[in-house]
Amino acid sequence: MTTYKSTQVTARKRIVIKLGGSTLEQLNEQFFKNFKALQTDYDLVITHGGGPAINRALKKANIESTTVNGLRVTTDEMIDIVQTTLIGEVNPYLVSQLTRAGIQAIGLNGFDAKLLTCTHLDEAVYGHVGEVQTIAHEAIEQLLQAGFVPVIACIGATDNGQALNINGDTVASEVALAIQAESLLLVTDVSGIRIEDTWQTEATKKQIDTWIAEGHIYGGMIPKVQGALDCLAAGIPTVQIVNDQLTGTTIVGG
Ligand SMILES: Nc1ncnc2c1ncn2[C@@H]1O[C@H](COP(=O)(O)OP(=O)(O)O)[C@@H](O)[C@H]1O
Ligand SMILES: CC(=O)N[C@@H](CCC(=O)OP(=O)(O)O)C(=O)O
Repeated sequence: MTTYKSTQVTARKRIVIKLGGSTLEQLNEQFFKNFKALQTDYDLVITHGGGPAINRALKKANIESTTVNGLRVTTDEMIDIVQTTLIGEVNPYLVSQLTRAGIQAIGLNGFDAKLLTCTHLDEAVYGHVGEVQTIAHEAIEQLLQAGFVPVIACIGATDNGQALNINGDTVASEVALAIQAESLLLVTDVSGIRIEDTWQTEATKKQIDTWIAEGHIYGGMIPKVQGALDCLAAGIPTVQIVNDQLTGTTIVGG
């Protein structure tokens, strides 16, 4: 987890909203209403994934992929497809949805203004998966001041221009920390964390660690809870895993 110096002196409070791939393909009118209501009091930054779109593109190319700890192992032949799908397809789709709803959205990815500078997380295990080293948070802050809603795709770049695949939840939590957000909302296709048929309204680190160890939290929920816990530990006041109506699980201390 990267640390950043405070630049937030007179700025409005900020919320980072991460839209999971499954959610962003079916945003409804109520979501945009909720979004605009939040804009009254907060500056909003969107980060997004695109797992389902990547899966479709890989299938079309007859490429099978595997995950380790909820992260897609991204081979040489896959990284171009991942990059093209997230930057060329998912990001403009989302920007256009937001724009049509009257939101002044601007699409970005890790290459723009050196937004997400990365190194390989562990090339032997994950291939071209990035670990965030720096975030150009000033660029995000300037766009917010100019009235834009930055919409950030989860593609990072190494210093020598290699694109790296980063999990969308990880980008969201890193961005939230970099801009010292008041709140991080991880919007997904379920109403937060469910354990043995019970939706959890709150969850602590201790509970989450147990649930992961026992296999109640698995797959794509793992980077979500890990990012959420990192943000909470680093002082982001509110961290939630929610559905598209923004209700779900609040991650709490203890
Ligand atoms: N304990 C859990 N509670 C709820 N969902 C879970 C849990 N463990 C794993 N999941 C899975 O995590 C998924 C959300 O992660 P993911 O598919 O990566 O979403 P997104 O595309 O929004 O990032 C859920 O749809 C569910 O299948
Ligand atoms: C490294 C890694 O796992 N990257 C993700 C990036 C997309 C993502 O995170 O999409 P969701 O938000 O829909 O899960 C992937 O390749 O699927």
